[in-house]
Amino acid sequence: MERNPVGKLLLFGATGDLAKRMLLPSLYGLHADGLLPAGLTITGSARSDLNDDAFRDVTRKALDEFLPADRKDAGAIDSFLQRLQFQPADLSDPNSFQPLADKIGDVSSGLAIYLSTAPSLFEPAVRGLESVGLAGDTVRIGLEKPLGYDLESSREINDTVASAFPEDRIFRIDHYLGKETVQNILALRFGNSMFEPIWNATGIDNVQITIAETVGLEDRAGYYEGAGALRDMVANHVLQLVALIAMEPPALYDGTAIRDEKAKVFRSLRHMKPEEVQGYTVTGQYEEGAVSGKVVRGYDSELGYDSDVETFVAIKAFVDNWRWQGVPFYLRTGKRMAKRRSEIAIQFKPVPHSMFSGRGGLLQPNKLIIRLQPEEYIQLLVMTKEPGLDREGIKLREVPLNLSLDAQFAGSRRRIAYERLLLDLIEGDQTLFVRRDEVEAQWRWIDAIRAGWAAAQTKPKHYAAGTWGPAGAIALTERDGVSWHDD
Ligand SMILES: NC(=O)C1=CN([C@@H]2O[C@H](COP(=O)(O)OP(=O)(O)OC[C@H]3O[C@@H](n4cnc5c(N)ncnc54)[C@H](OP(=O)(O)O)[C@@H]3O)[C@@H](O)[C@H]2O)C=CC1
Ligand SMILES: O=C1O[C@H](COP(=O)(O)O)[C@@H](O)[C@H](O)[C@H]1O
Repeated sequence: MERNPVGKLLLFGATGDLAKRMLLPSLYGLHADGLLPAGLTITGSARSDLNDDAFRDVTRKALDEFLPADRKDAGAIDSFLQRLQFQPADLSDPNSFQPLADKIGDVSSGLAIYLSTAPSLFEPAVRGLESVGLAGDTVRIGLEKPLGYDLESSREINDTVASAFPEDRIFRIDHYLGKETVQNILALRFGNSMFEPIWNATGIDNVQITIAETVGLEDRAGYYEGAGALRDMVANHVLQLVALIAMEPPALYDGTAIRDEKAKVFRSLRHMKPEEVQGYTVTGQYEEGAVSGKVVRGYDSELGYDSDVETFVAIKAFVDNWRWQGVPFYLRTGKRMAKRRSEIAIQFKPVPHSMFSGRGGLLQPNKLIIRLQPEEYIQLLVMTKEPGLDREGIKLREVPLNLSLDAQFAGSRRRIAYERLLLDLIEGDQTLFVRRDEVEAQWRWIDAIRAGWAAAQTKPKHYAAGTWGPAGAIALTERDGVSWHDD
């Protein structure tokens, strides 16, 4: 695809947690590797009354705190800071925008805007930008999640942004799409011929997707209480993984072809009727327990009041199309779980007849494990014969065929997902950004689940921090004769 880099970047929320931990270190990483356009200037903005030098100090501290030691290069940091300037602006105050436009100056070389702020500020931001000429043909806009909290609110956000920016200049961020191993799903599926013939309901028994975190609330109570695990993680990251696993082969590696296929998957997700939701979903909330040997408080205790917000959710989902008819997609995500792990486990159908029955122990169905983090690997679990003379019968054992991406690509640096996404925003490549129809189809499916919970007045079951969630999550798969891939 033709790349069309902008000459200026405007970062709203530049003093926030995400900017300090991810966005500024990512921009620095691109700068240090010579990947940013030579003259690109970066204007930070927030309400804080900082001048350029004070913002450079804030950034220097953030880089010091959040960059790995081997990435800190004093010369590169100094030259990166020279790209930065700052303009205070309250997005809810229409008078803030003219000084901002004055500070940024001419945008004919192109401007990329990144809104790393609460979505309630998207509307005044768009209106204000438009009023001072910062929404014209040379300007593109990146939006951080959450893109609403249900279909209606996401439509409102999308309508507002669409009133000033056409879809081909809107970049909706889902940082999972910036992860190397997530992009590797496309390479694995469509760069190899061996999987496609069995990548369907004939060859696959079930798909399991787990995003387990060991962290808890992390000072984000205000946001998380209005979200919960379903909206925080499933509505975006988990469903994007479902789409990459379930999608039909796109004709081209480009934004339109890939997003067309993902959108078809979202539209094919089977909507749950309110009375079905109890049987297909399990919710949980962590209470006191031990994570990695350390005792941690429960969610209510962290909050300081009793809450019914779920910090864990497990779902049995179906993609209703020819390829996936009858194949359950078991999805789960939670905070304060036993281990940090993002993983996709694809369990193939068992052999139709075992010639080893009664002699070699149980045959395990083959599994393909795609570990996204913290390690990065792809494993195919296959049955093999144990060495020996087999005088008491042949013995089989499940062993992994192992592709360690960490080891194979040991020489190449693992980038923060935001490095890739920021570079694509700056260069105008939408492939790894989420299109409006995807977001709205995702919310439609999520809303049906929430309607079922509301109708049944569902309350999350407690689980001890440091476990794999409430017992019901295990029952969700076990009653189909399936076990979560948990080792
Ligand atoms: N932190 C994370 O790990 C993740 C965050 N996100 C999302 O990214 C966005 C930013 O998150 P995060 O950095 O954590 O939030 P923070 O609360 O840490 O930062 C918010 C930023 O917005 C600025 N801000 C707040 N109100 C206004 C206003 N009225 N006008 C202009 N600027 C304003 C704040 O600066 P000031 O107070 O000086 O105005 C600050 O720079 C949120 O939508 C969040 O949901 C998404 C994924 C992960
Ligand atoms: O978007 C979010 O993602 C993080 C998890 O991201 P990861 O890259 O560390 O897997 C999650 O902690 C947060 O609650 C959510 O808003």
